[in-house]
Amino acid sequence: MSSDILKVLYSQDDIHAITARLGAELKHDYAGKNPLVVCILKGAIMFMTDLVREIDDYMELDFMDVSSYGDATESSGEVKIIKDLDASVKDRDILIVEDIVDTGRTLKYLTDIFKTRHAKSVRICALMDKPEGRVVDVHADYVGTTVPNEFVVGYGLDYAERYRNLPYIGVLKPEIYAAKS
Ligand SMILES: O=P(O)(O)OC[C@H]1O[C@H](OP(=O)(O)OP(=O)(O)O)[C@H](O)[C@@H]1O
Ligand code: HPA
Ligand SMILES: [Mg+2]
Repeated sequence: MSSDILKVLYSQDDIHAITARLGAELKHDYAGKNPLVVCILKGAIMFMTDLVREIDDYMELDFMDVSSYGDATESSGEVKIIKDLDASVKDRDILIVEDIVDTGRTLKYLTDIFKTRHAKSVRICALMDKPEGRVVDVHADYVGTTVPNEFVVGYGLDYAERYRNLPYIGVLKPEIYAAKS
């Protein structure tokens, strides 16, 4: 499986340095707030579990499963809720944890929903921001790193449901896409 990778963009050490930096910032900004930290499945699973272990303070965790990519590298444009939150967001400080902001559609959809549900505040923490992919106007309050306009996989991110279990983030060899089409 790792032989399908053309280049590694972020190693395990790089990712750890990012989660440690973001964790320190969030610990400071959310002190005393008991935020509801919302992991957006499936892509953000690895990032969320590493990030929250860098924050020594009270918080609640919840999970929402939304999807818009299916097996493709291009967003379908339609965001679907597959699993909603268990907790109520009303009057809570919500921290959305995402793996990547690409077109921005997923996060626009989620922030709009949480505001309609009367969250007290909604902020976004994204491991990666891909500004060149943006179709709708969304910005993440906390960003791990900015990535070039390439399809990235690993550390939770998939191509056709594969590669989520790679411990690093990289770019696939072109022949992997060719084999699928
Ligand atoms: O900014 P966008 O263009 O909306 O793209 C970002 C979203 O797309 C991916 O999820 P996907 O819908 O593929 O589901 P998954 O997390 O289960 O892989 C990724 O995990 C983000 O949630
Ligand atoms: N990789 C994997 N999933 C994604 C990406 C990406 O670059 N952008 C949006 N979803
Ligand atoms: Mg995906």
